[in-house]
Amino acid sequence: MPVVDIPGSKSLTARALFLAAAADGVTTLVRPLRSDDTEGFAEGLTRLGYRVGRTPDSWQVDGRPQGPAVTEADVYCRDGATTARFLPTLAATGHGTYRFDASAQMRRRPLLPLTRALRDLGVDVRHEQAEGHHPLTVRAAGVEGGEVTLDAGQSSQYLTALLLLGPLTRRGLRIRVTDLVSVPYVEITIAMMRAFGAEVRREGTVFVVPPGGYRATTYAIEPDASTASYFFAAAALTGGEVTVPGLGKGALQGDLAFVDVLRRMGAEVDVAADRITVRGTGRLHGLTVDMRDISDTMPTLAAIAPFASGPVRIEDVANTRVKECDRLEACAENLRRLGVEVSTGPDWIEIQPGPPVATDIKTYGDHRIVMSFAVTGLRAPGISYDDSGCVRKTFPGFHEAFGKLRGSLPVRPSR
Ligand SMILES: O=C(O)C1=C[C@@H](OP(=O)(O)O)[C@@H](O)[C@H](O)C1
Ligand SMILES: C=C(OP(=O)(O)O)C(=O)O
Repeated sequence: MPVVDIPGSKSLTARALFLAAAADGVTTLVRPLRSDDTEGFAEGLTRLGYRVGRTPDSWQVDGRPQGPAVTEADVYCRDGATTARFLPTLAATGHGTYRFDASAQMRRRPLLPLTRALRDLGVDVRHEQAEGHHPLTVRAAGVEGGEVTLDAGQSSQYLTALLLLGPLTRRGLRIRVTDLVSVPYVEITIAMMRAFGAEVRREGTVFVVPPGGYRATTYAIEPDASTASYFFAAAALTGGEVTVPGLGKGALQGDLAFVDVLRRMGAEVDVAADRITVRGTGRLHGLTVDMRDISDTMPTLAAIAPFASGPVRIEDVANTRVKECDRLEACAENLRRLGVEVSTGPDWIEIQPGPPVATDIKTYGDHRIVMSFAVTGLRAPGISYDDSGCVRKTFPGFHEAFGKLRGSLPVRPSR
């Protein structure tokens, strides 16, 4: 009965770092995620003059409600979209000239709706090359606040960035949202802002954030629910059982709803107060599922789909095309390389049942492509990757942890 310790949530760690940096005192983050994304976020804060003290199990951040401690900085955001979208927004609260760049992968990912909203609020944001992409420079002089309209139909991270900014403005923010994906991530943002002493109100499509700043606190980071999806899927696929402690009924992360998908497919799922257990039953039904709220787990489902007894159709996931890669096409391409029949549309993918035959997976440097097809590999031994190291983005120890689990799972197939 394997118990798997999952590292901290990337999304919670990134938000906690922002909130701690903006708070009025010293914040302790307990069990933060240590991975390329979150180390990059912490390094970005350091570049902006914040003090971040790191020990293996906790990070301490000296908050500066007045913004960055330096008047000039050059920040490299690596592959992290939270870093690349939240840090320029934090920098706008200071006084100085701050330049942000990112990896080639992150440079391709959009942020124009956020740029436009910041400009509407009077922030001077200039893109050096393609409009709405990194590299960019923020010439900051604090943010007055007011009302702004935002299209967050491509990424909820634009809205999260503005919500986090709200309490740091002089007059507060009213954010009118015309479209929104990944809603549970906005709920995480609001819950965490409250934990740091701020208020957020929702009036229909308008999010109202009064001024008032953040209070420092001690904040414990939940294990990462998206990371847990590979281990839960492994149990469902093999007829094994996996328990993940630290994630249960009160957890903040929407991606935990992935276990409901596994339940619909035939797995047994037990959600307790502080742990979740998934048990494979030997059954794995096909289904049609809307994953708009939990699209980081789309590749996990796509990777086990060929083993289902009927087609698996995943809908409303257009924005997975602007993640680390075009995930709809990357999943389809790799499933085809595995000999599986797949079709895709603008915002959907449909996978037919059929036994995958091991191949070399084309990862596009996307951690989730590697971790997802590692689950397929439990029933199609011999899968390899053109870049297995890209798991460092969110889980540097993935291969070791998954290898350990593999050894303790039965080989009984589900179908
Ligand atoms: O706010 C966050 O922490 C995240 C929001 C989601 O992005 P989108 O809102 O772009 O879908 C998710 O895919 C990403 O991994 C993390
Ligand atoms: C999309 C992801 O990351 P981000 O947008 O935070 O770079 C992810 O982790 O799957």
